[in-house]
Amino acid sequence: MKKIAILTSGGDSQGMNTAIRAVTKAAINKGMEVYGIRRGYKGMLEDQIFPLTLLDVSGIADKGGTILLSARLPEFKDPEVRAKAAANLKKYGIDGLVVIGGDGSFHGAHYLYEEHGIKTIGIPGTIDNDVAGTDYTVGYDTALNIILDAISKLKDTATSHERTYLVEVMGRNCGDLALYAAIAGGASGVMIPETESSIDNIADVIRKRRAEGKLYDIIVVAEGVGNVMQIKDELAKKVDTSIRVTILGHIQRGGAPTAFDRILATRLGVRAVELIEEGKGGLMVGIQSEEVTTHKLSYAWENYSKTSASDYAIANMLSL
Ligand SMILES: Nc1ncnc2c1ncn2[C@@H]1O[C@H](COP(=O)(O)OP(=O)(O)O)[C@@H](O)[C@H]1O
Ligand SMILES: O=P(O)(O)OC[C@H]1O[C@](O)(COP(=O)(O)O)[C@@H](O)[C@@H]1O
Ligand SMILES: [Mg+2]
Repeated sequence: MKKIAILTSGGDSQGMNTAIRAVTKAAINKGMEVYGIRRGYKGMLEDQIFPLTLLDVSGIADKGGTILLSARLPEFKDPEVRAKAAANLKKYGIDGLVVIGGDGSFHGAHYLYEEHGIKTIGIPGTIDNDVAGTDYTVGYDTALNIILDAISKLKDTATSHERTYLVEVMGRNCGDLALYAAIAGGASGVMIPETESSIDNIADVIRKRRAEGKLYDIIVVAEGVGNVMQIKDELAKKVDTSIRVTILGHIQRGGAPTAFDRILATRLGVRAVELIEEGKGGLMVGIQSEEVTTHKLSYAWENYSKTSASDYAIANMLSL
């Protein structure tokens, strides 16, 4: 009988629980024995490994966070640390490992396969959408919708006080959350790390908007661009509107996953189990043009080059 384990690693994202449920149910359905690992690679190293049952994953498809808990273990970059963690899995006779996490977690899964032959399959789970080989990561859609809800609320108060709001959103070095929140939220400007932004341009747009009689401005700033307070100070030198900063922070990582994220997590979870059943490892699953696809884990970072130049142009064109 095949034995597989599941862990969640890095920043949690909405839909991780949905993926855990899908993997567990699919694997049990195929006659596999399933183990959960608490606290990501840290728990793998510290032997926090336990049998996962159908009851454990019952009723969690709509819950944010991760029942397996998540952690970051920088020491996992050390091959000796990985060897100790891999030995723990082998102790239980576990040969397949589903890693739900982002680009960092996929590095760890890649090395476990290359160095120790553990059949790792990565499911992209991060709000950042910074993984190549998938159009969307699990959690991104939910985080995007949280940002849109926040922008709507900020528009109300911004209008009442005729203010300019700088809204900082997460994403590490990826501007997807900011760019698509700006487009869907009808923002007056966006700053992303992939494209050089000019405060002068933003100031220009604000002045034009005000000249047209518009009463508010919402500028979405990706965290990867830099310090939003400094951006505020620079902007304040160029416009005479009252400026406020809202940093959305970890609110973006919580709450119930959207239908999109639940369906995505479920499809990817089931495919991950099928791949292990086929004896495959060192792979990631993703969604590309509506189809579930597989790539080598290293594809996730080696091919990462989301430029989104045309969508950036659209966001700017509609900012006035
Ligand atoms: N280069 C690497 N080699 C091995 N393990 C890594 C590497 N980078 C990250 N990891 C592991 O993956 C964990 C999660 O990575 P992180 O970048 O924080 O989140 P995410 O997986 O969501 O991108 C790290 O704490 C570490 O344990
Ligand atoms: O939760 P922390 O440690 O404050 O980390 C915040 C970071 O985690 C994220 O929410 C998710 O990033 P990862 O998926 O790479 O862990 C980033 O958007 C953000 O920069
Ligand atoms: Mg990441």
